[in-house]
Amino acid sequence: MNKTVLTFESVSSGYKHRPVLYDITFSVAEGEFISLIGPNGCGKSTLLKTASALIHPASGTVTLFGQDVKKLKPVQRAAMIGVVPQKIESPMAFSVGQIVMNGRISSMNRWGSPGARDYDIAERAMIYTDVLDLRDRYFTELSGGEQQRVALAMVLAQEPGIIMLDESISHLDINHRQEVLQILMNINREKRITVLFVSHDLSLSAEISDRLLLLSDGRLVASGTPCEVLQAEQLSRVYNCSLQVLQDPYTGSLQVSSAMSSRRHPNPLNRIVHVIAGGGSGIELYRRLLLAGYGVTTGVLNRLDSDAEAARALNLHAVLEEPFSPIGAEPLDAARSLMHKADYLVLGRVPFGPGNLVNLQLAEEALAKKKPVFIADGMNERDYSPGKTAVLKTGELHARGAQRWGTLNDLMALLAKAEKQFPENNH
Ligand SMILES: Nc1ncnc2c1ncn2[C@@H]1O[C@H](COP(=O)(O)OP(=O)(O)OP(=O)(O)O)[C@@H](O)[C@H]1O
Repeated sequence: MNKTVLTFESVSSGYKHRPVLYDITFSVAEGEFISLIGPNGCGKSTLLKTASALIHPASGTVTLFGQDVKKLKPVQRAAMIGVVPQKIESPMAFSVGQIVMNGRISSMNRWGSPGARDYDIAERAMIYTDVLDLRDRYFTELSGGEQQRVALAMVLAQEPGIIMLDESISHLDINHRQEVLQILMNINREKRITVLFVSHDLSLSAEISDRLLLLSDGRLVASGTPCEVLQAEQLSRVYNCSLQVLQDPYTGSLQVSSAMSSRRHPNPLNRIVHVIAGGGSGIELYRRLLLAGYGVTTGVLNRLDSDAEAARALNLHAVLEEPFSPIGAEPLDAARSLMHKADYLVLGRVPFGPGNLVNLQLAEEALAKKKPVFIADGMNERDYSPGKTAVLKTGELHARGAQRWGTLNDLMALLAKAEKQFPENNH
């Protein structure tokens, strides 16, 4: 049985003259990844502040590792909780290494000077978050994404028992957000550090969390596994709009979308393009094809890939594979059936490695079915597979009739030409 890390017992909390949370009770076990979800203003950040003892409950008790947070000294709290700040305010003079070493302050000797162990822990935190190369750079000169990784390194150096992160005010773009989330997931899975995460993205929180806590108007209205909490009726009531929850039949993952976005694109050309993408290569490509009037399907994509996010935003029919896993037989089969229904297959500027090489089978099979196949140029620069297998494979595909494309304009022209040449080409 896992230890209990955090407990709220009938907690009501808020600000001067403004009660926000009412009678909240839950507990979090060691190693769990918990996401707090709920509409704007429902009290998610207030709950995080109460959990990290930035504000004290008006009634009820918050317990951290078995101790009432009110009774903990700041230095004890700092050793238990790592709160990832959205922005570190740093004067010009601080280097990344110095900022990360800040995470060690509560553990340093009483003279406040770092010892060999502190240096060692700070260095390991920087390696883990991939900021070691930046250690001598001034923090203020870094990009937003790099600064977020440094903030994580600082918190990791603290060696906390629980990490709390509020993404509500995060200004990171999709790629950087995912980078930070991946590090957070690794920390949780590999180091078994408990995570309490405030999220606005319901599908993503379902993806990465063991349990969800759903708040509405300051009350905890549901808590449980993503499947238990993400019920369309309940969500529609809480968010006060019509929402639907779809479950991917192959991977079991949940996707929440609004009734508005659930309308598929009109596909006025009555032609479907199946796109093999990944690594952000689909973001512009999908939109361009939709704008030109094609229906678009895509896959297999890694679930945490920015293209998966783009496909979700555009409500494309996409086949997704679990994060960090090579593409398996089931998702490949699902993508194959999408390819069979499509009229054309387009391979975007996707980098290939051992994990996604099997996607090239779809192009091979599309050609065998006499479907026009279009492959983005420059495979040599983006082929990271052993023995340059993707280059060899696409060479074979070109020899069998696959066409090359350079710019998106080229691709659109080639598709228009194919339409004229193969007017009968339909399923
Ligand atoms: N420092 C504060 N003083 C007074 N009221 C506050 C303070 N911070 C937040 N509030 C109020 O408390 C309520 C809950 O805010 P909170 O930030 O916890 O919600 P949230 O669910 O995190 O919202 P969002 O999703 O928009 O970030 C809101 O009505 C907000 O205006």
